[in-house]
Amino acid sequence: MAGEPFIVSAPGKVILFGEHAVVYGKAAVAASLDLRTYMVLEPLGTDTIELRFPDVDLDLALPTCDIPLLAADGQHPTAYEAQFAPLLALVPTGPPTAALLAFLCIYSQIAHQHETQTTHTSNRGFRIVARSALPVGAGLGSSASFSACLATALLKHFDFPRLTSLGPAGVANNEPLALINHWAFVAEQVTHGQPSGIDNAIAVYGGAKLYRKGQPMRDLGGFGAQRFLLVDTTVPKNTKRMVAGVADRRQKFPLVIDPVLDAIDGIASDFAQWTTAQATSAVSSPSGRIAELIAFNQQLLRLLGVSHPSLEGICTTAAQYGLAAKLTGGGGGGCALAWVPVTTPQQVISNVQQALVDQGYTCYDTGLAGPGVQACDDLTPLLALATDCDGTPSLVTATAWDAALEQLVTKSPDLASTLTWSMFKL
Ligand SMILES: Nc1ncnc2c1ncn2[C@@H]1O[C@H](COP(=O)(O)OP(=O)(O)OP(=O)(O)O)[C@@H](O)[C@H]1O
Ligand SMILES: C[C@@](O)(CCO)CC(=O)[O-]
Repeated sequence: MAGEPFIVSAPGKVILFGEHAVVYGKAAVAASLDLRTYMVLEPLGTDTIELRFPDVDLDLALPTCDIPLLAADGQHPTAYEAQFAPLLALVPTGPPTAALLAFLCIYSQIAHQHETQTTHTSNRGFRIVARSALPVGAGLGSSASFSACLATALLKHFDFPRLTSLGPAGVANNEPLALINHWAFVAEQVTHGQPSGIDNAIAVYGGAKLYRKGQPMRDLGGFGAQRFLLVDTTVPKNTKRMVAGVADRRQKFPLVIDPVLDAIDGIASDFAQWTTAQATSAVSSPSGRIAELIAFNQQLLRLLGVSHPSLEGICTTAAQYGLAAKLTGGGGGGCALAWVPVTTPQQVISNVQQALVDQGYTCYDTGLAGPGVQACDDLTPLLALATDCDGTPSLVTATAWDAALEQLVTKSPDLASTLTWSMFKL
């Protein structure tokens, strides 16, 4: 088991085309964001697990003996809720409960596996501190990046390469990212019920991808050069409820909704085809085409019942400045994206941003298609930030990690770049 603190990080995501339809096996296009969640795991040498997730107001210490360990049996996390009920009752319902259940589900199964293969079972306590540069609950994949960090940190802590059967059948131990993705998906199920797996796949693998459930992802290399304005309505949304709403509508009107889902598949596939052709210089820039595809997709999402007046308002404002926009993620609130063609003058971008801010929205202008999960064992630069509130350098207090991560997320990526990240490897 690892003895030194380490940090892991994972990106959020933006879905360009195909949200909701992807749940039904349709194609979707998504990319990682430069906004990331960061998580420090510090072994404590005691039998206590401390969880500090300030973004969701969770600060909890649990004796390891209070956490039941469970054999991995592939069940949906809701099947374990009853066993964890006494622990879940310790925190307020909502985001803190969801974050705690995500942790408990994967910790209990990974630690169980570890215990069956080692004689050393005492002093396995640790502290986990997480902070995210992503807005939580806004449609930019904060839950997936949090889930990917949890999975990576726990597998790394429990020395997963030496364990034999941590993943589902068919996932070999020499595929660390597949293993991380498996557990990130389990954690994701806590928040999203029956997710398609696109959010956690992007958080784990990074890049820009054409995703279809159950199939290998296709890399969309040229996508990283695209520019989007991400606009947070700040209207709270609930992706699980939105997904359930689409399922209800589809059950009631299958002859209407199934063709809508097929049309969305067509939009994602058309974009992927043109992007690939453009990358091989077979066609000139399809900028008009992308704008049309974005407008089509938004109309179809409206038909699925997942838009919101604030999202429609953003689309209207963007259109006034000549930009195509659509909701991104679960909808019903959360975020919209406006696609910014490379030829757009900076003044237009500034003007549309200002107009949106004036309407009370928050804009994120962030890079795309960066790396997926990363890990770093040399925390010297982070430790330099890890000072107590009174400025005393400290390696071990939780508040010091809070402070260091706070700086990392608010001043990222400058500070993040001083850490020597590596894509997670055995
Ligand atoms: N920094 C964090 N610390 C702890 N928990 C987090 C953090 N970020 C996300 N979560 C977990 O993820 C949940 C938010 O997931 P939700 O699906 O509502 O939003 P999202 O992932 O930002 O949006 P979407 O899934 O639509 O892209 C929180 O309630 C919490 O359980
Ligand atoms: C709405 C949805 O398509 C995307 C959420 O980011 C749900 C999913 O794919 O799991």
